[in-house]
Amino acid sequence: MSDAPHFLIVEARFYDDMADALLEGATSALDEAGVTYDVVTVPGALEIPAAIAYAIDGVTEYDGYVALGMVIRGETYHFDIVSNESSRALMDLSVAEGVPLGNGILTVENAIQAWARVRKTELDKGGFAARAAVTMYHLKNKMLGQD
Ligand SMILES: Nc1c(NC[C@H](O)[C@H](O)[C@H](O)CO)[nH]c(=O)[nH]c1=O
Ligand SMILES: CC(=O)[C@@H](O)COP(=O)(O)O
Repeated sequence: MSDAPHFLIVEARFYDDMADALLEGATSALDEAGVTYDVVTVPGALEIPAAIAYAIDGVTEYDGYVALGMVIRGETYHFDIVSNESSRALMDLSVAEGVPLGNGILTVENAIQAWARVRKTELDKGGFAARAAVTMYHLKNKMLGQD
């Protein structure tokens, strides 16, 4: 039985190519941190918090979570709903459940902004979200006297 932390990555593949890039950044970061992981896919960013809530109550025990998604503004108010509600729900989960969680749901104005933030060679927001979750995992364990 491995003693390595085991995380769950929940990715929304609304934009497949961008999701690939975000996932590569996140998995590379977890590999470098010695963290094992499972990956599950949901239709869009709004479904990510529910998937994490299912996992928290599920049969597999996860030490941390990484949320990955891309929300690009369109013509309607839906951008605000998807952006604000997904991030709010993730914050509520991480605080209420005390789970290490990195939010890699990008909310951007256009594809140019999106691509500049998903690639490992640039801002690598997928990797940053994963590293944030790892950092919070170790901080939690330190505070609980388990690290
Ligand atoms: N427009 C984007 C969405 N919209 C879909 C929602 O996330 C959700 O799947 C739908 O409302 C059904 O519940 N999702 C993204 O991840 N990115 C977008 O740009
Ligand atoms: C973020 C969204 O929901 C967006 O892609 C939807 O586009 P629109 O507002 O033009 O329907």
